[in-house]
Amino acid sequence: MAEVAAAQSTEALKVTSIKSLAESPALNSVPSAYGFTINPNDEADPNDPEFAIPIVDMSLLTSGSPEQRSKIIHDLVKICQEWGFFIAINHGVPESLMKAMIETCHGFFSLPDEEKNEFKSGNDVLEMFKYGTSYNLALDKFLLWRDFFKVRVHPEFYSLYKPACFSEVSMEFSKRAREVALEITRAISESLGLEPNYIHNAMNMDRGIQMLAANYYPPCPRPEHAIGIPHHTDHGLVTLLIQNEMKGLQVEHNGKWLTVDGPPNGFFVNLADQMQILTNGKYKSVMHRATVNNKATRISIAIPHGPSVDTVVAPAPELLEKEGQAPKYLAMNYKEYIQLQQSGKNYMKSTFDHIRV
Ligand SMILES: O=C(O)CCC(=O)C(=O)O
Ligand SMILES: [Fe+2]
Repeated sequence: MAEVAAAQSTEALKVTSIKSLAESPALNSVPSAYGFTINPNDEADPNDPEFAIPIVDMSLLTSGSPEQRSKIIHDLVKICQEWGFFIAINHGVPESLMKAMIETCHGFFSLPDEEKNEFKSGNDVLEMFKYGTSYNLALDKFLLWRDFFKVRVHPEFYSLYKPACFSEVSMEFSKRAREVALEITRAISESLGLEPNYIHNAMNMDRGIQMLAANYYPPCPRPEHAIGIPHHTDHGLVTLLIQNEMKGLQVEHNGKWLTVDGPPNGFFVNLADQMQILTNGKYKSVMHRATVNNKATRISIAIPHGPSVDTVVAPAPELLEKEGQAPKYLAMNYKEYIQLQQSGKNYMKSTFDHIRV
């Protein structure tokens, strides 16, 4: 019933973009198709030390003393086991480049709907680029308060052709963000007692998939009755994320939702499903979601990094041997895993359930 109601009101709304809906003068409530209720009792107290978000100083990994590097690698074990999330600071990507990337994405979302629609494409996640609203209008049971676009920037670099500066800014930003992500995968390999290039080689990251995925969340009149992106885990290895001055990302920690806040210009870093599989569940793919607010537009840019499409991912034999464990997950080709996750059946559910031994 709820589904039918949602479908009808979606039809009545003729959603082209959440941006134009949010800007329509008549909007004073949230259309029922967007119905989602946030439970304030599930939210974490950010002042409770239990919810102090781990910070990783990347400069100590790249140019610290050997002792400083090993201390960070040691800290990473606990961070990846207990949180699957941290904020990377002093990562070397210039603040001006991060700001320019956000501005350029803002420029794209500010184009008229007809121009943005030129970038609509099929539903294959490995499409060169894709623009849309919600998640997948054909499958959604309720709608999401966001517009988005995704561009594949590695192994081959693709770009939007509007706005004019997009290609130049996104190429430089993607390259610099990739360096940070690869440094993180080296440190994570070492934290597992493996050689630094272990993950890079085992996951064929030379041809690894990297996306640039921007989200646009306009102000919402009743933010507790809508959601930007509901709870999910990312399918790759590790995702970096930046945002404009508005908060909204929440990560699940100890059964509560914690709104991420931290030093400006840090990268928010979350571990994703292939990392959990590779480490046989030792490291955690963190559940997260994006909430909306009633004050100002939030823009976030996620940069997910994964294996190459044809990599078969399974728990690392070296780790199983070291820890004396049996594999907890079945081996699966990365592309098939993505297709399974995006098929709609698994939306907001854990794709792990399908591959747990
Ligand atoms: O906007 C955010 O903070 C979250 C975005 C996200 O989780 C995603 O794009 O997968
Ligand atoms: Fe995500």
